[in-house]
Amino acid sequence: MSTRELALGSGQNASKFVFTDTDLVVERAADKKWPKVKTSLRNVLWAELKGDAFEVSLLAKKKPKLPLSLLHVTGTVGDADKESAASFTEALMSAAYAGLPRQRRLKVFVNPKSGPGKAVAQYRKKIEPIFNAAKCKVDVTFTTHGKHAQEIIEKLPLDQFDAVVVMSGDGLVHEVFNGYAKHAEPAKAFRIPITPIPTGSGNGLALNLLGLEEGRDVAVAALNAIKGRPMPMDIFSVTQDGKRYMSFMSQAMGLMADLDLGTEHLRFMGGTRFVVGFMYEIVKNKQIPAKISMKIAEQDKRKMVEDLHASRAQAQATYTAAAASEPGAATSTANGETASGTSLPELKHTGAARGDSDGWVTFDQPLTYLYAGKGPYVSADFMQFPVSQPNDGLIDIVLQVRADRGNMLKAMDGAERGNQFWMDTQHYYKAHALRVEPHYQKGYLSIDGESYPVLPFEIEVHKGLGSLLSMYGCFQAPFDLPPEKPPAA
Ligand SMILES: Nc1ncnc2c1ncn2[C@@H]1O[C@H](COP(=O)(O)OP(=O)(O)OP(=O)(O)O)[C@@H](O)[C@H]1O
Repeated sequence: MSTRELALGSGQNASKFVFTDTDLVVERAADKKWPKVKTSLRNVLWAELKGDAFEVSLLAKKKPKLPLSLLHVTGTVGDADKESAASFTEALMSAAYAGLPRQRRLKVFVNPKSGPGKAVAQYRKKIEPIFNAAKCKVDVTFTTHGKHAQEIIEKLPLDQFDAVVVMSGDGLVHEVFNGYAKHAEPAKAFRIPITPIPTGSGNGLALNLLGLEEGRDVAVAALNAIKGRPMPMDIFSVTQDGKRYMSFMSQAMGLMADLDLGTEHLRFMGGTRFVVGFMYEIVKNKQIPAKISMKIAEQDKRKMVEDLHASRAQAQATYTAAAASEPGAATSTANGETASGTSLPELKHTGAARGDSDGWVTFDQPLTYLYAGKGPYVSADFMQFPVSQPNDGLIDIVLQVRADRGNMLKAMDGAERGNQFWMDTQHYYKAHALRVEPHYQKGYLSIDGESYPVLPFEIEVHKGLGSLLSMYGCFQAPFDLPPEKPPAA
């Protein structure tokens, strides 16, 4: 491991900066409150020499459980130290941005109405200073109405931005992907990575990208906008009533849709509303009659877990290699689908291509719920798709048939770790495409948390069509084979 050190000043004016391959340590005699700061190199936003001052902007945690805070530390550079300080600055910046471009150009959307309504204040107080410290070029829009972000994205000058930052819940991300689909150059638009800063109530995407521990820390999400690498992600085409939409996360009917969209009035509770809603729906124990057809790729649960581990190992290796390569080098060798210059990828299994009957299986038992999607966490309390992979070209489908109330409640114990996956009453498939014919009208169909009419719809997966920013190359949701005895249901 290599170490570089810069010692400046003396006495009360003394400061010492040391960095290794992984961390930066700053010692400042004069700062009685935080005299020694240790942080990961990833958290270094900028370092520069300004006249006789050496300045570093970084994110660090004063205590392990606290969120990241932004810190600017300065050392005084005497004439004798100028040369060593200049070379230290350059080396620190190269290590902090290994394989990454600097000063990203970000299109930022902030939804003032998302979640508990604190997004604007949080943006001004926490996020803007972090983007400024990293010298990003930011173009911010505070959305004033539904579909505002989509309208802007549809006409976005694509060459002017490196990423789109969405400070809201998952609904606004849905808008941005649908804006890409309507852009005059969808192929180019979909290549611009999206990255969330979580201020909604569910924030599934941020949890999936950053993990349960850091997925609610807006400073970590801002760091991901600065330091994440593009990670291809599958996108779904949803066809309903002759119209085609894009979905990046989930489609839900029955209990799970009712508890997402039927608990809007409990928004003030934050994520807890999903738990309260779940309890309420369990007591009702309603069934939804529907015919589900799937073009299945995998239905062996153990095999899904093994495939997940193999793909994560591969992603980690790719990301480690990317850190040693040129800024902006590709982080995936996956052969994704792309939209051609002016149109979306064609549908191969649904819509007009519906004649394809190869590998389709029909399921028509009454369901407590259907939940299909991508990304393990749908909220912090619930890992619905523990074996989901960002770019396997497949949609994970959960068909929950009636289980007794006791077992459904038991399933919620450990739902944040995905325990319900092993229940026999929870049928779990990976598929290329999905067709749903609901035989009822009253209720909800939730697509990425947004309400759609309860009418027949079809889903088809486009492998790697979209792109997200990630600091890891895979979803952050630990999941393993079951303990000796899986919970019965
Ligand atoms: N200024 C605004 N006023 C009203 N609605 C808005 C405004 N800006 C955006 N919206 C709409 O708010 C909706 C909700 O956004 P989003 O899902 O991102 O947040 P949320 O509902 O608070 O979070 P979650 O989905 O995690 O519960 C989106 O459909 C978006 O179109």
